[in-house]
Amino acid sequence: MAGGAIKVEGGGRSHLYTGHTTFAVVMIAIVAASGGLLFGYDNGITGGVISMRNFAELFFPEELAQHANSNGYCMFNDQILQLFTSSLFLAGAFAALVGMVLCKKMGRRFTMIMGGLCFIIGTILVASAFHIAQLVIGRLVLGVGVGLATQATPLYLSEMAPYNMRGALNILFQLAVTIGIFAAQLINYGTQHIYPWGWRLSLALAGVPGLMLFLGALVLPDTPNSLIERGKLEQGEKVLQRIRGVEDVTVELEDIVDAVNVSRTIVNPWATILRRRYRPQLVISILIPTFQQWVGINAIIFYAPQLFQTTGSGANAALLNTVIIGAVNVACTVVAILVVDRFGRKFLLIEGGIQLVICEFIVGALIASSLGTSGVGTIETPKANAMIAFICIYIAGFAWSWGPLGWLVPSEIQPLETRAAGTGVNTFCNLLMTFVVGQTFLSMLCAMKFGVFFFFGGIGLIAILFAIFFIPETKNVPIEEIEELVVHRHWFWRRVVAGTKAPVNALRSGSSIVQIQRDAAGRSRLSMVNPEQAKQLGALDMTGDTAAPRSYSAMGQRPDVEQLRH
Ligand SMILES: OC[C@H]1O[C@](O)(CO)[C@@H](O)[C@@H]1O
Repeated sequence: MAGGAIKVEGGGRSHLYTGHTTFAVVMIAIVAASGGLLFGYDNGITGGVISMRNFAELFFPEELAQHANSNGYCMFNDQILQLFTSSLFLAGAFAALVGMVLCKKMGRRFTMIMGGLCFIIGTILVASAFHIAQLVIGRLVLGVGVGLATQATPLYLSEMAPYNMRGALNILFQLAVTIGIFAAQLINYGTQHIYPWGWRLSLALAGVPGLMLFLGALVLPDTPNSLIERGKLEQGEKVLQRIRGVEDVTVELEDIVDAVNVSRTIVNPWATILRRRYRPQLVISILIPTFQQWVGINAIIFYAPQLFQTTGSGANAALLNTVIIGAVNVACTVVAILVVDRFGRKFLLIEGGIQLVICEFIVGALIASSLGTSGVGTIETPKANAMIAFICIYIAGFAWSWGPLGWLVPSEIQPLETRAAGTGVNTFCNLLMTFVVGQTFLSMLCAMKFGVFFFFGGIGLIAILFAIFFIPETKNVPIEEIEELVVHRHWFWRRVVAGTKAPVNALRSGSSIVQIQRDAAGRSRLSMVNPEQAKQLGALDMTGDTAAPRSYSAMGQRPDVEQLRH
């Protein structure tokens, strides 16, 4: 999930913000959540569709013939079949990077409209396909929609919602993803018997949230932050008044203007995150999504029907089992929302990780004891039931740990200057790794047999160690103090960043340059410097557009920035 732009998190003044949760905000949340629903729907729909006979007859007749002759492990080993699922994520990874730029330059609303449009076009392409090429092109277009929506909708939500709802919204996005997966699994269960176009209906129904996102974004306003960022102060103020339901929104408006000014000083966020000073943020933003995917979650979410057929279930039972898994996924994501601030991120990542690993080893052993290395035979009913139970426990562990925290932790640990790039790296890695797992799992199952579960379990063990030793606890730490905690107190990261310069940044305000410095508590302070001093201080590249936004002087307040809150 995104969260790429700079946001003022209230920085101590948030209690002064006026207004309440208005009907407009509720409507906005529903529409924006359809971005998450769509992401989930597209994740959850393909496994069931592939398992529908009429779909396979049309697109994979040879694989179907080979399927009947091969051993259980290799029934679905086909690159094109996997490409149907995974191509979406490859396009999505790169579209997320484009989405970052679009969100900033054209606005969150525009990016959501484009995302919705891609969903509609992609849905029409896949649902009307008669050739595999059209199917894959359709999935690529859907992927662009996913990339744009995963960047824009969480950002849109967090900027529109009252400040005290912002943390919860991060996990609500993941909840929307799991609801989308569950809806897809239920729909596949219903459409499997509609011959010969049940699969088309499954794929076409993604058009419903796609249309919701598209039409919703057309009628909704852009966020105040985005409007002000693009110089439309008055419009931004009006939107803020409307969504907060009060006339006087001065304090929040000032904070947004400050945040916009700060975001303009960070002219090269990618170069910033590559500095040694930000190595912890960079490494965590790469490794958390990598582990989130390589514990094998999407091997189950994408291919559960194939997995259950491999172990001897009929197609109908396989889809029913898949629905059960989807329900557990939704329910346990709700658990995460309830406990994340009580138990903390680290505890959940470790506990959830242990649960994942144990279940994967048990599932691997159960399959080994029935199918051995030959892949021939079926799993007896008690063992099959045990396998479903352990897959459900695995899903539960993921859903209250690495699932939602895989988005939350990388976004929480970013200081202001790496927030846009850090969350972009996280989304990119997540979608890229989803692509790799989606493209390889069925081949790995064929090559490694039951061992593939031991392989995922092994990666899970490394993920647990990483959580224990390298992930700092961010529970209840105000956002502006997290960097201090991550960088300066952590036993390992403090050595990595030792000797690096305190982050200095520069802001041009009219003709003067303002230096941004951190105090020991990690808070930012501003003072005036000349360009030469700024250079000596190691100020970031200031060749970009650092002019003060028109809106700033239009405010007629604070001729200079006295203190920066974030
Ligand atoms: O709930 C499972 C889903 O969650 C994700 O990891 C995203 O956070 C997806 O890749 C997966 O399909």
